Amino acid sequence: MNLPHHAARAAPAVTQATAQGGEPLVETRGLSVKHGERRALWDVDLKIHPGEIVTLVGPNGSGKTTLLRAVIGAVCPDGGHILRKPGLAIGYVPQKLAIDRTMPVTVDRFLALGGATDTASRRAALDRVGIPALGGQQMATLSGGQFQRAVLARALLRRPDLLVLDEATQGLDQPGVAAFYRLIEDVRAELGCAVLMASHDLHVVMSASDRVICLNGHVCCEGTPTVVSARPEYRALFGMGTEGTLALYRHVHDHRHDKAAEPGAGQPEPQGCCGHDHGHHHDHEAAPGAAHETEETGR
Ligand SMILES: Nc1ncnc2c1ncn2[C@@H]1O[C@H](COP(=O)(O)OP(=O)(O)OP(=O)(O)O)[C@@H](O)[C@H]1O
Repeated sequence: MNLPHHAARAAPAVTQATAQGGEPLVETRGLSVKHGERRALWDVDLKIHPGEIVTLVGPNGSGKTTLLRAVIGAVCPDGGHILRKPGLAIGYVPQKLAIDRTMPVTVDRFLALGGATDTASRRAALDRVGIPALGGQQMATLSGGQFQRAVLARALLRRPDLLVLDEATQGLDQPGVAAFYRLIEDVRAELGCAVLMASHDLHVVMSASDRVICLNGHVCCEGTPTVVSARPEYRALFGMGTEGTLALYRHVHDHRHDKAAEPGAGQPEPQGCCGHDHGHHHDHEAAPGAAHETEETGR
């Protein structure tokens, strides 16, 4: 791939040990974010080290997008700190990218509009993400998977130290999801960038991440996929299906927490809960297409 500055970087053999070493690229300390009166995040401590793949998992409304947008600087903290390594380059693949379908924009033009003036680099980026022949095609005519690859190519052209992806595989079928995550792993291995992503694709996430952070307004638990998937907080959020299979469950509360001792007391709470021994019944509803995925935590 002919992405000049990255090409010069040695592809690191990222292991848990190396990934945890050195100065973090980004660190949040006691981060809290409010949307209006509603507290979306509180007390979030997070460190992203060079070369590691970190995945945020959590129910709908648990603050994943808010945290990612705070990390890239698109959302202002209401409390706490965000520290970024000086000169940090971030590539961002948003959850939804609205493109006016009536506006004719080729893939190549889309990349150029993102600031990539060099034709050879744009070609190399499309090559890297597996759509080398689509430069002249209209963005509006791309499939979901091709579209996300084009958006990824644009993010890579920023030569990121940190690639931030927000549910980038939404709308893709299972083979498309798996292929996209394989691509992310290849990109990380080749370019040496760290990856911070939010995802609902637990099956793939658990096999493709160095570290998983289980979020529900605050950090419920974190660690390697193997460690996190065994934690009661994680299981309270995502549940265990029959025969040891992992299912993505949506928590529906039929009770109120004792919020007196919690941050954000008196405010509407995110769906789901963790880190508390509730001793009550939850109504679980399997998310569409995600039920009974085989647990696969080994790397
Ligand atoms: N711009 C906004 N204005 C008001 N409230 C918002 C805004 N953005 C998010 N929220 C609220 O903040 C909370 C966290 O939202 P966020 O999108 O970060 O969660 P999420 O975990 O990414 O959800 P999902 O998995 O559904 O994408 C939700 O309750 C949401 O309704």
